[in-house]
This record gives sequence, structure tokens and C-alpha cells, in this order.
Amino acid sequence: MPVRVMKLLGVTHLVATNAAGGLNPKFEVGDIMLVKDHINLMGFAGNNPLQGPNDERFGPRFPPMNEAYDKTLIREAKRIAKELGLENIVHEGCYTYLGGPNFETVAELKMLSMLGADSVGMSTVHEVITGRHCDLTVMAFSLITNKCITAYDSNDNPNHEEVMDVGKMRQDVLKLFVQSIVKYIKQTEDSINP
Ligand SMILES: O=P(O)(O)O[C@@H]1C[C@H](O)[C@@H](CO)O1
Ligand SMILES: Nc1nc2[nH]cnc2c(=O)[nH]1
Repeated sequence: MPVRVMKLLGVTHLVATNAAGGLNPKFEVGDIMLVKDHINLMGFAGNNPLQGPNDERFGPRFPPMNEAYDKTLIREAKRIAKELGLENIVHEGCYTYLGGPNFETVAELKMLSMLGADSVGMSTVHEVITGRHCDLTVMAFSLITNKCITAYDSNDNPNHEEVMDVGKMRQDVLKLFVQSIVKYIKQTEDSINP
């Protein structure tokens, strides 16, 4: 619903962010993952934000989702990351989510890894689907706040405090990153519609 309100207010771009567990073993805590695709696991279970009668004022009944994440914005976000000296912590990958609020079991994470997910969270996909349905240009990124635990002999536990702490630790960098992306979008829009 907020996404559609944004659309009605004239918003053209959606930059979605989330805190997520890093499933890709190359990701470190504090890294940023630009989302290039998602797996709508909740959609597999029949939970989709576009369920119910379609409101044609917003978009078509059967919208494509193969190009949900704007390639130009991903490319520019990488360029910006380089300019800001963040290239070593910025990656690209596939996001998936479960409904939460519990963190995942080891078996669930092993399955998600086999499916091709690089980060796991509890949000974003519904907003992205709703945004693409009403033709917003979308980008998203995950802040990797913890490493997903895929071994039974690990003594670590994911916890919300760690998620919040890593978010705070990275807040200045993330603010700068988002500001730079928004600045790029504004400049591009201004050059199209002076
Ligand atoms: O950014 P989101 O809201 O997806 O963050 C995830 C989901 C929970 O709010 C939190 C759990 O620690 O991380
Ligand atoms: N589902 C899920 N959400 C998260 N948010 C931050 N870390 C995680 C995680 O490991 N799993």
C-alpha cells in the first residue's frame, strides 16, 4: 500500500533496503549486496501482494518480473561504490526472504543456498513486486548483518541485537551511498525532463 501511495504522489523510483543474513560465503558482516534478482518464496506458498482483483489503474494482471531490478541503477550503484571507495564491500546477488520472525534453521539455509540465494531476509520482495507492477524503476540492496549459519556444529546464533548493531555501525556509509544514488537518479531525471 505505501508503494502505491508513493506512485500516486508521483514517485518514479524505489530504492529498497534491508538487513539480511549473508548466505554467500564470500560475504562478510557489514558488506552490501546489490540485489540483482529475488526468489519470492512466500509467493510459492500463495502469498503475493498482487493477489485479489487486479486494479488496472496501477498495472496489468500478469506483470513480468524477470527484469525487476533496474540494470542501469545496478551499474551506476557499482560506479558510485567505487567512487566512494566501497568496491571491496559491495557485491551483487540474489535475495530471498521468509516471513519470519524467527531466523532460519540450518536445513532451511542449506536449501536456500542450493536454490541460488546469496542473502536472506524478511522483507523487500512484496514492495518490489508492487513497485514493478505500477512501473516504478526499482533497485534494492541488503546490508549483510550476520553470516547465515549452515553448520550444525556452530556455536553462533543470529540475533536481532547484532542486526541492529551492524546497521548502526554502517549507518554513515549507507547514508552516503543512498544519497549518491538518489543524486544520480535526480540528475538523470532532470536531464530527461528539464
Ligand atoms: O530490513 P528488514 O526489516 O528486512 O530486516 C530484517 C527483518 C527484521 O526486521 C530484522 C531481524 O533482525 O532484520
Ligand atoms: N530471515 C533473516 N532475516 C535477517 N535479517 C537480518 N539477518 C537475517 C537472517 O539471517 N535471516
